[in-house]
Amino acid sequence: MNYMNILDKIVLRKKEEVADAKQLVSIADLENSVNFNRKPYSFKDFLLADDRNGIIAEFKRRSPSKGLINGIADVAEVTQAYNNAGASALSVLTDVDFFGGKTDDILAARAVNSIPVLRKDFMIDEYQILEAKAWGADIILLIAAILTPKQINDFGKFAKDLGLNVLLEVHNLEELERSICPNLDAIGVNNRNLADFTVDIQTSFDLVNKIPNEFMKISESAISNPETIKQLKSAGFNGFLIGENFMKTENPGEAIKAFTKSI
Ligand SMILES: O=P(O)(O)OC[C@@H](O)[C@@H](O)c1c[nH]c2ccccc12
Repeated sequence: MNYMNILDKIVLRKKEEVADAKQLVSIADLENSVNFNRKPYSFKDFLLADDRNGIIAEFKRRSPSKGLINGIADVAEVTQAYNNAGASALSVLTDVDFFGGKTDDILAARAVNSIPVLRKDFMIDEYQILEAKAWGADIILLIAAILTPKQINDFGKFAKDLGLNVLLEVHNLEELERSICPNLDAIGVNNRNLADFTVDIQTSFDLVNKIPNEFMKISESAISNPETIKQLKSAGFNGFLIGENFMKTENPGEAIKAFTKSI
């Protein structure tokens, strides 16, 4: 079969990217970097904090579904504005080829913020988890659609042993049921189907009660209306991952400020 969906393409390229990175930076180098021994923030504490609003605000320059979203925004400036607006955490895309990320983006966000930072990427190798720790991230993402249950369990354990928080992303009930394991802190329902880019916020409402209450519950993608946050909250969600709605504007910091006034 010739047809390959975008997720397959991303993973194929990711394997090359990780192989190249391993050539350039050894595991010993990662373990010796300044941020490696810092104690990550608790994702849960910041999601539940009274003075934080549950938003996980994302820095995203481009995406395969939307193309260029913002080519000029500065990562330190925007993440600080997100933080000042009361975001519970920051999500920083580090995928280079499909999302326009730079590995330095995590370092830059880390240097100027004292709230959790999520390394947003397609994790397929323990090496990437060590990178996340070395760059100063607090949370890693595991995407059920590209990992076996065993990989999710093993990567989750590896990350938790490093003190990192683990966010599992699912898109349907089958992924949720097969992927759930104890080595997770939060479960995110992606309203966007990464294989074909269709979005439907109903996915979150359909799955929220299937997520065991021991995990933080996050709704991800396609959120553009403060009313939606209220509905997701009353349905049981603790966190709301929002990128494009802020990044597509000229001033993402102002956009989040205006948005949070009405939630
Ligand atoms: O820009 P949006 O529609 O607000 O979505 C943010 C975030 O949920 C989305 O970027 C995302 C969710 N899961 C991912 C996995 C990889 C890359 C990106 C993503």
